[in-house]
Amino acid sequence: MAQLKTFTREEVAKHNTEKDCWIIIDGSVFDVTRFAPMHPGGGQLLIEFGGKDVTDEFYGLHKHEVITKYTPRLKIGSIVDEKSAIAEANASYISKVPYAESSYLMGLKSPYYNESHTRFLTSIRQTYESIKDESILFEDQGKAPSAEVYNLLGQEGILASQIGPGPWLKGLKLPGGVKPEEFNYFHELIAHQETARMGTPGYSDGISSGYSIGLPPVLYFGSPALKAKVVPEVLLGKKRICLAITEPYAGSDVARIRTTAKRTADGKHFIVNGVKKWITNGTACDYFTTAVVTEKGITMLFIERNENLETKAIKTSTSPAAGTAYITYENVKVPVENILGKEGQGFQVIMFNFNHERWYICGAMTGASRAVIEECFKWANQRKVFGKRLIDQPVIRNKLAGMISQLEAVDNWLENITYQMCSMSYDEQAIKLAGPIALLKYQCTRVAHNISDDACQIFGGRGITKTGMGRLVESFQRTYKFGAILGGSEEIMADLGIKMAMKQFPKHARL
Ligand code: HEM
Repeated sequence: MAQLKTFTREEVAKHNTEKDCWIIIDGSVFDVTRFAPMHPGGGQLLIEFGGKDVTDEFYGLHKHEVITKYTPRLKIGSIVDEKSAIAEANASYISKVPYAESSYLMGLKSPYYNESHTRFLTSIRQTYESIKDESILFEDQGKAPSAEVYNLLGQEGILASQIGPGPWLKGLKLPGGVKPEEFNYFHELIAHQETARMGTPGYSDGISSGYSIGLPPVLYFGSPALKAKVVPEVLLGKKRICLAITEPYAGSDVARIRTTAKRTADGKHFIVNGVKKWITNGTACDYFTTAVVTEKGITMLFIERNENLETKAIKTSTSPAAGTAYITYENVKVPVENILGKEGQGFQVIMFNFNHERWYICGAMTGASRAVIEECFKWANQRKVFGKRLIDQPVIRNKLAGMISQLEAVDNWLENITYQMCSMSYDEQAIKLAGPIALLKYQCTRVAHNISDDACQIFGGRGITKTGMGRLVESFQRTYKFGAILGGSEEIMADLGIKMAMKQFPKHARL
C-alpha cells in the first residue's frame, strides 16, 4: 500500500480529471485514475465524480465489503481531522442495527447466554471475516473451502464447535478461549448461526453441513481404534467427512435404500455396491459414513475414499461449493471393523443424530434469516425512492415488522429448546424433544420462506441479482428451501411433531 497521507477537501477537489481522479468515501481518499477504466459500473461515471465526496452515492450502489476489498489497492490517504465513521461501525463485530443480533447481544438480559458466549461469537466472526474474500470468491466459482481455510477452522476449534459438547473436545482450543468444560449447546448454536450468517450458503455448507452429521455416528458408534484414527484429524480439519444415506429412490424413507454390503468369504470385509445422491460435501470428502444393507438389514459403515468410490457434483440451486455429490460405490472393499454400531442396527444409528441435525438446521435458518433482516433494515434506511427512504413507506415498515416478529418468535423457541438440551442426556433429548424440534424446524423454514419473500420485495431487482447490494438476499431466496427439505421435509416434520404429541396425549382427556 502507498504511504498514507492526510489531505484537505480543497486539495482533493483539484484531482478531477480522467488523468488524475481522486474521490472521497467515508473520510478516506481514493485515487481511482487507473481503476476507472476497469470499474464494473462504468469508468466515465467515476471521472464525473472526480474530486468530490461520493460517500452517499457509493453506499447507495455498493455493499461495504466492496470498499474493504479495494482499500489496499486504491486508498491513498484520509481527510484531515476526519474519521471513517461507516468503516468503524462495520468493523465492529456486533451490529447495532435493530434486530440484527439476538437480544442478549443488543444489551437485553438473557437467562441462557453469558460473557463466554459473546467472546465465542466475536472470535468466530473474526475468523470468518478473515476468510471473507475466499468465501465470496469460492461461492461464485463453486469451489469447496480450501485446505488452508479448513485447517484454520480446525485449529480455531470452529469445526469442533459444531457437533455438540462431549469428551472429544478435551484438550482442544475453542473460539474465544472457551474451555471445553464450559462449552454448551448455546455455544454450538452460535457456531451454526454464524456459519449460516456468512451469506455464502454453498460455501457455509462446505464448511460443516456434511461434517456435523457425518462425524457423530463415528463418535458415538465407532470402535475405539477407528475413533483414535479418524476423530482427531477430522476435528482439526485435516480430513473431511460426510454422511451418505439418501439415494435416488430413498429420501426421507430411509428403509428403501438399496446400496448393498456383502461379506467376503473370509468374513473380514464387506464389498459395497450402490449409489448415493444429494450427499453434502461429498465431492471434497475423504470419509463417507454410509448406510448400506447387509444380510442383517440396514447397517452404517465408515468408508474411506478409494479408486472404486467415485463422487460427481450434482448441480443444485446452491453453489457447488457445498460439494453436493452423486456417489457410486463399485465393489468397494471395507473392513468389517468399520461397522458403526451393530450390523443390522443402522436405523438406530441414523435416528440417533436426527434431532441434533434438525436442531442445528434451525440454528442455520435463524442465523441466515437474521442476516437477511439486517440487510433489509440497512437497505430500507438508505435506499431512496420517490424522494423518500424506503423505511418512510408504511408498507415497508409493515414488512419489516412481520419479518422481525416471526424471527424473534422462532429464535426464542429455539433458545428454549436449546436450554432443555443443556439439561438432558442425548437419549432423553430423543424421547422428550423429537416432537418439539420437528415442529420448530417446520416453523423455522416456514418463517424463512416468509422472510425471503418480503426481503426480495424490499430489494426489488437486487433481490434477484447474484452480485452487488442484494447478494445475501438473492442467495437466501435461492437456497432457503434446502432447510425445508434436508433432515426431514417440512411435511414430515409437521406430521412427526403431532404424532409425538399424540403419544403423550392423556387417555381420558375429553372436550
Ligand atoms: C473506490 C471506489 C469504487 C469502487 C472500488 C467500486 C467498485 C465497484 C464494483 C466492484 C462494482 C460491481 C458491483 C458490486 O460488486 O457491488 C461496482 C458497481 C457499480 N458502481 Fe462502483 N465503485 C466505486 C465507486 C463508484 C462511484 C463513486 C460510483 C458513482 C456514483 C459508482 C457507481 C457504480 C455503479 C452504478 C455500479 C453498478 C451497480 C449495479 O449494478 O447496481 N461506483 N462498483
